[in-house]
Amino acid sequence: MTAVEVRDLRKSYGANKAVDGIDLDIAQGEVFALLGPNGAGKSTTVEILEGHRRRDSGEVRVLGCDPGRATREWRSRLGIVPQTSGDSSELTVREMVRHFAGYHPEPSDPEAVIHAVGLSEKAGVRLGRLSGGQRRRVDVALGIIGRPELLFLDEPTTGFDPEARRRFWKLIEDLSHGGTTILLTTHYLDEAEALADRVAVIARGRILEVNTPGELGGRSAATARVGWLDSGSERGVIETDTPTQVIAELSERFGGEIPELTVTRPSLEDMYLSMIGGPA
Ligand SMILES: Nc1ncnc2c1ncn2[C@@H]1O[C@H](COP(=O)(O)OP(=O)(O)OP(=O)(O)O)[C@@H](O)[C@H]1O
Repeated sequence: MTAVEVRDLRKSYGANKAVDGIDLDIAQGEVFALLGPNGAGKSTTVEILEGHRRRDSGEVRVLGCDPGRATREWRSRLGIVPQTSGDSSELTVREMVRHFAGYHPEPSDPEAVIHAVGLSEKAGVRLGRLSGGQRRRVDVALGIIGRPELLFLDEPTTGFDPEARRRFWKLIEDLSHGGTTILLTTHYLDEAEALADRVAVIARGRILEVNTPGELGGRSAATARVGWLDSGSERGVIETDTPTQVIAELSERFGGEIPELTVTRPSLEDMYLSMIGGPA
């Protein structure tokens, strides 16, 4: 089943075409990432899908319903982690998560969710006393407490330390294995690569390509760079479509191990930057 279906979506702010004819199909259970530079139209698109912003035109179906005619029952099937976190509050982490659990018909256990986002030790601390990254983890907890069928994550790991990001990735993997559909926007290409089944690159309100992270921009077929330490301290580099053969030849030349051998292909970030016309 399709969780999200979008046809020719358009939204302008005055003369600014923020979303300029977008088509999207996201399957149930898929992790899908929207990538694009600042101002590309990602948040506008996501907010329309969440029912938080009106579209000018186009067809949109989210979990079978038009978000422009959202009902309470439909909203309770979504989880939302918006780009900016809510106000600081006098409530503690535990009180806040329990409070949000009360909005949902079948919430998860608040303690389990607090543990899953790595805040067990801070459960009794007021939100205003948390660091930025800890506050962001509360946002994630509030997004998943209702066991959503579809989870929207708008730049979820901004401010996370590396350990918290890895923990978050594991949480997303677990949710995905449990059947949750996830729509993620992120500026971290390693995050998209680690989590997403497919990514869409958006620029100036249009989709440039939808593909798997490994295939984006013809990445899997891109030329490889074989590097090694040559005699003395010179580094040798060969660009080739047949790296295995090059390595076999080098190995013969060195009589076994090739010093400081590396084989690289363009990263997802390289592909992304060349698509949006950024630094090569
Ligand atoms: N409420 C608004 N009123 C007027 N213009 C807006 C509004 N919200 C967004 N825009 C404009 O629409 C365009 C798309 O913005 P949007 O927030 O969707 O981009 P984004 O891809 O999410 O960017 P970022 O990566 O910075 O979050 C931008 O040019 C922005 O200035």
